[in-house]
Amino acid sequence: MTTPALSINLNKIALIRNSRDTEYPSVTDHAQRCIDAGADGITVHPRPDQRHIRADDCYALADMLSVEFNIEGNPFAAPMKSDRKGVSDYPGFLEIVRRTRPAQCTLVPDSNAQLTSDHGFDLTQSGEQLKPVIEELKSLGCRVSLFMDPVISQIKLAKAVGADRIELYTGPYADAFSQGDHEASLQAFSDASAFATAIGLGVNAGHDLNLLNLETFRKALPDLLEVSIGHAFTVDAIELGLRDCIASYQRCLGKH
Ligand SMILES: CC(=O)[C@@H](O)[C@H](O)COP(=O)(O)O
Ligand SMILES: NCC(=O)COP(=O)(O)O
Repeated sequence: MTTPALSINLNKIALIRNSRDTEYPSVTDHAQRCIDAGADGITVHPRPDQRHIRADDCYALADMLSVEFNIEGNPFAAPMKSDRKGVSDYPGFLEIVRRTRPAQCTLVPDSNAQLTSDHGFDLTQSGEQLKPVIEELKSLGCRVSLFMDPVISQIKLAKAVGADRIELYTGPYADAFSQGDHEASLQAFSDASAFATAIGLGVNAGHDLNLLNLETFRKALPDLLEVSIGHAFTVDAIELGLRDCIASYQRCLGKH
């Protein structure tokens, strides 16, 4: 059984920062605090409207990070003008990646209007379009992960289009868990993870994972390599303090 890496998603720190025209709280300072407290990686998901993480945050993080940097987003999202004073335009996901060269790029099929991520790729539709993108990202030195639902036929296609890893979209598991009825959902994720691993894809997971549902998930997916967590983590850190919060999440992941 692997001990999955814990990558902390900083979207919600940027969201608080953006509620003022100041640089407080600083996303880079918070990243450093997370690293000092034991995070294994940092994740951001810049969206074209720059509602939370901005392109400039990605550049600043790339310059200072000493742990794995994971940038998530839709590679086909077009550049978007910023209507906020002092904030640079969104240059497009691939432009951000070309400039920052993160260790990992997680491609997500979100439209601009989405409130949050809510589904994985349908690679019967977008597989061919993704192939050259994946090739370019690999040539830049990035590991490429595709945001996927736990569907075996789709995971087969993720391998065929050249992905290194998949990130399983865990929203449905988190919903089922909160309703006390997660066995069937968990089995689907466990089967999907075993299949992906067997065909040579690494397995990451994320979305609405939290201190209640994480340990059960990790134990059912013995090959899980990484989780990225932001929304619940940010709230838990208010209650527990950052250090204890990281330690609590690491305990759920089997790290003592
Ligand atoms: C791909 C994914 O599941 C996460 O990046 C999550 O969607 C966080 O994004 P928001 O913080 O914009 O909800
Ligand atoms: N990839 C998932 C992620 O980065 C964080 O998702 P959430 O914990 O904010 O739901």
